[in-house]
Parts: sequence; C-alpha cells; structure tokens
Amino acid sequence: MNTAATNAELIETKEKMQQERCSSSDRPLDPGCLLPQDAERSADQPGRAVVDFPVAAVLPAGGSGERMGLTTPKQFCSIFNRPLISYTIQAFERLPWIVMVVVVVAKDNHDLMLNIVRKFNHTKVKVVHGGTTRHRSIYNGLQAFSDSTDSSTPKPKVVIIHDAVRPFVEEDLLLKITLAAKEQGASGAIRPLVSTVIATTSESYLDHSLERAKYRASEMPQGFLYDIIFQAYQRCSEFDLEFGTECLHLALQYCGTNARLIEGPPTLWKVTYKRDLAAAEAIIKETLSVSACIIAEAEEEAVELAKTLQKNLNMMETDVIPCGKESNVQYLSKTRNFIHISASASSSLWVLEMVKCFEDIDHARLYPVVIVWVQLSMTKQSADSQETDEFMALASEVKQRNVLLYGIKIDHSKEWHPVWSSAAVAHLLQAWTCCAFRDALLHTSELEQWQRSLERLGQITLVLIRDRNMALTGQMLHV
Ligand SMILES: Nc1ccn([C@@H]2O[C@H](COP(=O)(O)OP(=O)(O)OP(=O)(O)O)[C@@H](O)[C@H]2O)c(=O)n1
Ligand SMILES: O=C(CO)[C@H](O)[C@H](O)COP(=O)(O)O
Repeated sequence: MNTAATNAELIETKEKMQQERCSSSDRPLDPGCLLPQDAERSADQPGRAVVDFPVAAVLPAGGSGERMGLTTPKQFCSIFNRPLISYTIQAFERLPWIVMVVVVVAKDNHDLMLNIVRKFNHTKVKVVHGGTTRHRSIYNGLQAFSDSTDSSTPKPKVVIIHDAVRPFVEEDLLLKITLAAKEQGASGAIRPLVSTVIATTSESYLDHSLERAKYRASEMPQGFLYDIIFQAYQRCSEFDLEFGTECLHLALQYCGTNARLIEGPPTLWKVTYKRDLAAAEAIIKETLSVSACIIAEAEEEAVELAKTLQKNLNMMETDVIPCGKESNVQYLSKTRNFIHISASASSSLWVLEMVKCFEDIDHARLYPVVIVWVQLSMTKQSADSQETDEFMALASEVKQRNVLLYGIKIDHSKEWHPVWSSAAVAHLLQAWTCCAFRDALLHTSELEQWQRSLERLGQITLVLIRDRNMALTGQMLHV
C-alpha cells in the first residue's frame, strides 16, 4: 500500500464488514455464512425483521468426545488455531437477533472456555457448568435463564438448542427454526437417512427393518418456546435425563407439543469421529478460498502479470486492483486472500501496512488471512540469503497476527533460456548465419518457458490460498 489508510476509511470499512456479516450478501466472510446450498434461498424465506422477540441459544459442550478418541474433548480441538466451539459460538453471535449464547461446559473446562471467550472476543456468551449426560447439560443451560435475580440472563421467548460440535449453521435455518418454534412451540432440523435403520434381536439377528423413506435423522438446531422446553425438563424422568437423546421427544411427551420439522443442509452434521474434524477443516478452507484480491504495483509488467494471473485463477472470484489506499482498504472487507504483485525487491512495508489495516478492522481474529507476495524478477539473480532471512522474519512476525505470508518469485529476465545459453550452444548459435531464424527460435523457447511459469504461478498461488499451510509461511518459492 502506498499510503496508510486513514482512520475514517478504516472505520467505514469495519462498519461495512459488520453490515455484510449481518446481511444476506452472497459472499459473506465467515465459513458457515457461505455454503453453496444457501445461495439458493427459497422464496418463502422469512425476513430478518420479523424476529422482534428475545431469542437465546444453549450450546451443550460438556461432553468428553469418547468416539473421537482424543484426550482433548472434540469441541476444544482446533482448526486454524481456533477451537471448534468458537466457530459454533460465532455462528450464533454474529446474528443481531440472538441476544445471548449460553455455553455449557464441564466444570474442569470452565477456565479453558473463559480463555476462549476472551481470546476470540465473544461478547454474548455466558458459561455454565454441565452435567453427566447431554440432557442434564442442556437442562443446566436452560436453568441459567430461570434465575430471576440474575439480570444478565433474562428469560428468552424462544431458545435454540444446538450441539457445540455442529459448527456450520446458517442464518436462514436458524430463522426458520426460531419462527416455527414461536408459532408451534417446538421445531427441529431433520435430514434424510443415509442408511436404513434396522432392529436387531439380542442374538444379533435381524428383527425387522424400517422403511427408510418414512424416517428422518433428527439433527440440530432445535427451537422451543422457552417455557415449554423448561417445563418438559422439569417434568421428565431420571431415566430420560440419563438415557434420552431427543429434546423434541421431551416437549412432546411432557408438554404435548408436536415439533414442526424443517429439512436442513448436509453441513449440519455432528463432528463425532476424527475424520469429521478433517471434513470440518475442508469446509472452512473451501469457504475461505472462494475469492481473492490481486493488487498490482504500478509497473507495467506487474499490471500485465496481474491480469494473466487473474485468468489462470479462474476457479476463484478475483478482482485486480492497483496498489493504493482506497482500493486496498475497500477490498479488505471482501476477501481474506491477497496477492500482491511487484517488480521491486521488497514489499515488507506494504505487508506491514496491510497487517495494520487487518488489525484495525479485526480482519484476522477469526480466520487466517493469506498474503501471497509475487515478485517479478527482471534479472536472473536468485534471492540472496539476507533477502530470504528478512522475508522469513517478516512472515513469522505477521503469523503472530494470524496472517500467513508466502512468497513466489517468477523470473522474467530477457536472457535466453538456460538450455540455450550454455557455452557450447551459444558458440554454435554465433556461427549461425540466418539470424532471423535463430531469433525466432530463441524467442519461441522463451515464450514457452514464460507460459509454463505463468501456469505454475497460478497453480501454486491457488494451492497456497486453499491450503493455508502454517508451516509453509515465509517460504520464497520459485517458478
Ligand atoms: N454430558 C454431556 C455430554 C454431551 N454434551 C454435549 O452434547 C453435544 C452432542 O453430544 P455428543 O456428540 O455425543 O458429544 P460427546 O458426548 O462429547 O461425544 P461421545 O458420545 O463420543 O463421548 C456435544 O456438544 C457435547 O459436548 C454435553 O453438553 N454434556
Ligand atoms: O441429533 C440429535 C437429536 O436430538 C442429538 O444431537 C443427538 O441425539 C445427540 O446424541 P448423542 O449425544 O448420543 O450423540
């Protein structure tokens, strides 16, 4: 960036980002906000304005994640240095119409949870202690609202219950669940069954099988009028609290409330096994890499390279903009991937200024931001060790602030291709009499080489952005 952005511009950008986060824009910032199926919004989508009553959420996070088989409970496992539970909290907290998020954790994890809340600046969270089963934990979470002496947790009209280990939940669905819960008393998300459900005998023989098309998998989120679900938990049996797995069932059995069922997207699935963590990471990566901003320095070659790279990155939405304060700041709110193209040796000032802007608008708090610095080298010199060390040091400095910096050097020297410039071949070439033929041949070779370099540049840039590999930051790759 040539000139630092003014505070007013940054404040404006931050406000714009907040509006975009809260709006139904088609390219939101946060994974969870943008999943392909949500682009197809149904015509009967309820409007945001209709939520004119208090809505709170209870996220049970008091389990130990036995099926995951790790020592850390799955809700505290990290993706991009951020625990899963924080992604789920954010999915609720970002919605202005959700006033409070009660997170239920085991007593031993209380401090860990408070640290997460502090570190990721969650502002609507209240932490309460869980019980020995999921139902007991949910009940504890609901009780947080029943204490009339605690003004920090006023009783909501509708409460949404959602497992802490289901990080991808969209506003559309939360709205539908909330409105259906208000109208009907209870509502829940469902999915078609993947496998057929069968009943077995005690000797492990088939007893009978269910007609798959008639049944659905019960997922989360589920919504309830607070008074109904709280009453259901007060009335239910010890057996229910110990062995039950379905909140909708409690509302039906103990309050006579039939839940309205709403089909949700496949991304609602519950992180249960190790492979689910990898799947969650893949979804986050995919969502973070839908777009990029290519910023070209003023040199003619840099601008040309930017345009070519844009063509080669056709799997992503890209914009090419000149390096300058307005454009740079404006684009901060649109993507978390930046490709800076320059023909000069150092971009460290630009990188530091960008990182400062990210900090000012809190752009890298929740998700890592990628900067790929593409250096167009007009001479055939390879980077000296001081240059490499400086780049490494810069990358490790900005990594502390969740910015992943990678470098790619692309050689565009006017010298001949190495194969042709060997002494022997050069000698032969000098002997040529037909200069025009010789020049044409050399030129073709250079062009092919350049073409290959451009293709590799596109491929490597895409991989760096998609993979967001922490270990590769500070590397200066050569194409
Ligand atoms: N005593 C419990 C048990 C579960 N949960 C929460 O309920 C959600 C769904 O439960 P599940 O996937 O079964 O989580 P775990 O019980 O942790 O997993 P496992 O059954 O593999 O041990 C999770 O967010 C989990 O933390 C809870 O709050 N309190
Ligand atoms: O999908 C659900 C429907 O309410 C629950 O998340 C599920 O039943 C939780 O059960 P468990 O803790 O045994 O995995």
